[in-house]
Amino acid sequence: MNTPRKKAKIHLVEESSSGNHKGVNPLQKQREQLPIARGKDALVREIRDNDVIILLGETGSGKTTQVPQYILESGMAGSGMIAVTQPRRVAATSLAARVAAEQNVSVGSLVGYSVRFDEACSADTRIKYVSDGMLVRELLSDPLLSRYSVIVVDEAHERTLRTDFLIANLKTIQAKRNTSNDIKGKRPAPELNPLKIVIMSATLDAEKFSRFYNNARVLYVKGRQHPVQTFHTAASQTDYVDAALRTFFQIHTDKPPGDVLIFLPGQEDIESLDKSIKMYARRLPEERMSVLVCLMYAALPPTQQARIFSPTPPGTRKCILATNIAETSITIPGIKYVIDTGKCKEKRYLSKDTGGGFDTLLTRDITKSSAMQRAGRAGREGPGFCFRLYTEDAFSSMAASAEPEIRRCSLTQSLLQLKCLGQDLEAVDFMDRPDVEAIYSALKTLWLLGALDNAKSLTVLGRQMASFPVEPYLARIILASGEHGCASEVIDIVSLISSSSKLFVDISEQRDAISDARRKFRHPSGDHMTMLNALRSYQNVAAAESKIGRKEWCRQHFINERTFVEALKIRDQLRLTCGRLGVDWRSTRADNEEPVLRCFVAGLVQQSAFLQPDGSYKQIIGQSVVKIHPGSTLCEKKVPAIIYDELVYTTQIYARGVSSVPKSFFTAATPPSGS
Ligand SMILES: Nc1ncnc2c1ncn2[C@@H]1O[C@H](COP(=O)(O)OP(=O)(O)OP(=O)(O)O)[C@@H](O)[C@H]1O
Repeated sequence: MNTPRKKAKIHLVEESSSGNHKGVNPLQKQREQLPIARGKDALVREIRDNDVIILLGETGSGKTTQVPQYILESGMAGSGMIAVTQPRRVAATSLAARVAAEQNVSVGSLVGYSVRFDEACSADTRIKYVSDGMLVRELLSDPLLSRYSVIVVDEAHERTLRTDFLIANLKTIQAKRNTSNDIKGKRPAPELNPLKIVIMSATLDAEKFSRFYNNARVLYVKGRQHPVQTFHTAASQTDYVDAALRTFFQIHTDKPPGDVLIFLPGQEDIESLDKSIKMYARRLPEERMSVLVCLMYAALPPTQQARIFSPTPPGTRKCILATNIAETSITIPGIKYVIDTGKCKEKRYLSKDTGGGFDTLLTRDITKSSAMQRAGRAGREGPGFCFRLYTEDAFSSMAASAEPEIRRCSLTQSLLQLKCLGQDLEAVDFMDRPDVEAIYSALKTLWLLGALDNAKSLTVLGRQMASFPVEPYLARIILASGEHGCASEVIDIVSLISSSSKLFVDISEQRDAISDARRKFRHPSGDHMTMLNALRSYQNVAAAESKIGRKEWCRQHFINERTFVEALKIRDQLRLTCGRLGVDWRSTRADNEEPVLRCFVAGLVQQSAFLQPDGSYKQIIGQSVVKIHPGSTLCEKKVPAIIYDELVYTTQIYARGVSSVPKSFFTAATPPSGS
């Protein structure tokens, strides 16, 4: 694999000959064989001597697992913690497990992790793998991140909104912490100990990052442990799912044992390929290895995702079907072959000019950087192979890297967080500046939610909204429930909406059967109260019956049990935040949906539409004409006004998670200015 060597200042780290095997942990030997281990001493010296280091190293060279351990072992972190940020939670949790094993400790002691709704840390934790979003949340309570001596921003090339947010804030924090230290000229107070920043990736525009951090030092770690042989198709493939199917069975029949990882753009393609592989695998002769298919996409709950890491049973070839969630950072044991369809889904804010005003997920070609990361998932335990289902020419004409999220996603949550830090989006020194229209749209949303007043200043309500680990509009709904005395019901529904998978299974060919099965908890007002009724019924079944009974009940009602399980965990977190803010989460209006729907209107004021004379629904704020999704309980109904959780764009714009509300509710939902 060729890692781009740009004109940036590249200093090869020197080889060291250390060969001490520590203890009896067999992983120590593996650590010492990684390419990065050869430059360990030089690397440690560079990090010690510089405030900021940009570190480029090929996939699998050992950056993510080793650099934090080198820093810890060198003692340069002092008594502070080392944070290692990851754009994805699965990477943070699996890396913590690996590094804890390398250190011979259990996860949550010396090595821990922190991701949304899940944490394994203690007073002993010194290396913390953390999702970028969680570190942003920590900023709100500790604006100088004083608990950390070193912050390693990993996979910085992904340029997620949160990573960019951190990169900008770290620059200011470092200036404050390190300068005030110089001025004092004495040992800094613990909360002002100097901060070191390490930015890492295999595929990074090092020059750009270096410039942003005042010409920071760039280091390059040479080599990867095992080679990956890459193949391209001779001609372009129109049906990438079919091409992936054929390639998988070619590997399965012709190639030696080894698991296969297939990259696809999204859940639908994954489910379709899952069915096809299973169908063809059943027809294979008995003497051939059996096939075990595992799925991996963001909407799967974390426990399901973790299954990809379990050992493959003997005589079996594991085939993992994944979105780009498995593209960076992670090592999946056993993977020898990667099949790359060359496609991904990209979140993009559809501007109001194009009839949007919301985020959409569109399928598109990947970038060179993604292609290299995908290939890098093979060859981690031995030589690997990558089969690209696109031509070499197609690879050459791919963009080098994706457009940063800050240029293409909604900025509402980030703007609220910045306001809490006393900063303005317009004034922050970002690597790439956000669009003026996106800033305006975020300001407007926050004003409508009552988080900002007419002078664009943060309100008390806005600060409270930022305390919740959910999107601002959901936080607004919860806070409204305090006033309406129905927090118990509202928190239950918000927890279900915040789960990573949808509660109601929607199979278009079985919609009549589904509708019959759910009749008993369908609520006339729509999907929000129907979800609540389903949760109540489930809890009754759970209280009365065994686990098998619960599972069967969910199957009969076309319900994802894992959504309930995850929602109940989320509920605990939301109740905790309510408790801290003095919102009585026990308050209940069990027999009356009106207050509950009023709360939803307070948060969904921009996600609402009125019925038009021609039978369509037009957004109250915004220009789009929306249709109620066929999976909604209100699909067949015409009601004067609707609120909805989200818009999905397929052949047309559909509203999902819909409830009917009286029009009069909207006049009462205007934002409180200056509160
Ligand atoms: N969970 C694991 N199981 C087995 N081996 C592992 C595991 N995690 C890491 N390794 C080994 O450590 C090597 C280095 O992994 P590491 O994640 O540190 O590399 P990296 O340079 O950060 O790669 P990337 O840029 O792809 O994130 C892997 O190639 C693999 O050999």
